[in-house]
Amino acid sequence: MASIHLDNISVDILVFDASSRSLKNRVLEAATGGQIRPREGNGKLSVRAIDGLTLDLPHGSRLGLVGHNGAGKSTILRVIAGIYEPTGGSMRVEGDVAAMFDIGFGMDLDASGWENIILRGMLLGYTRKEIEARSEEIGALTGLGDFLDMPMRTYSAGMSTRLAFAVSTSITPEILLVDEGIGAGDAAFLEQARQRLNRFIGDAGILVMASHSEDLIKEWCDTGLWMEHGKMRGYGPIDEVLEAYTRSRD
Ligand SMILES: Nc1ncnc2c1ncn2[C@@H]1O[C@H](COP(=O)(O)OP(=O)(O)OP(=O)(O)O)[C@@H](O)[C@H]1O
Repeated sequence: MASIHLDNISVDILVFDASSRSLKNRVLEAATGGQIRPREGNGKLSVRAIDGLTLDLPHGSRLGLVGHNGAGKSTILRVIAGIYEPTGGSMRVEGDVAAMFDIGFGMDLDASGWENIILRGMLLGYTRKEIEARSEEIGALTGLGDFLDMPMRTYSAGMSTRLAFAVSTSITPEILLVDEGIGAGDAAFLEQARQRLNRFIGDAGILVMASHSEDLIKEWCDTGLWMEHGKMRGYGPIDEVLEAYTRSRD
């Protein structure tokens, strides 16, 4: 059984060079979201992207993360995925995690679509034999036809998404993390993706999804977590959380 337990988690993201232009960008970015904290004496700044978050998600949870830009939604997903390590608090995540963001991660642009199906599959935990046995079926799902023989650098963004999506949804994860923006593609693909995602999500033990689309969140989540400046502002049945969040923006 999958479970996620976050106990008073904080995530500080260090911004290294206080004089650089990118710092200014980060500060501007952070102005709507996390809290900027100067580090003593060394000219370094850190952004508190998550501030003391406690969350218990048992098997069967369908959690939707809402909040304005920079509120901390993606950071929560990255912490659960093990990409960011919390700087405070403790956590326990039980179950295989599949992250439906950075879905192009692990792709080799010089390799063909077929080769990338194998690469990406192995990254997701398939053995070479297992992914080879399924690659034909996955290749058909991409709808890319002869393009699968071409190097991936010849693909458009939508084509790459099709490929990554087809491989990613061919596993059955215990914990599924979805960040919005996976919908790059044409209408027919989106419809196919929707059906596939429905099954994929239905089979997962726990779903955590971040989105600015209320419709998407309502369709797939029963519980909502409203983040603001890295802190929990609201938590509960999805309709109530969305209503409170919407009211706060009026
Ligand atoms: N790599 C990073 N370097 C510096 N700051 C970061 C980094 N990643 C996130 N942050 C900061 O952490 C805070 C939380 O960001 P996060 O991406 O989690 O927000 P979000 O709610 O997902 O926003 P959005 O809805 O815009 O995607 C923001 O203030 C952001 O500037």
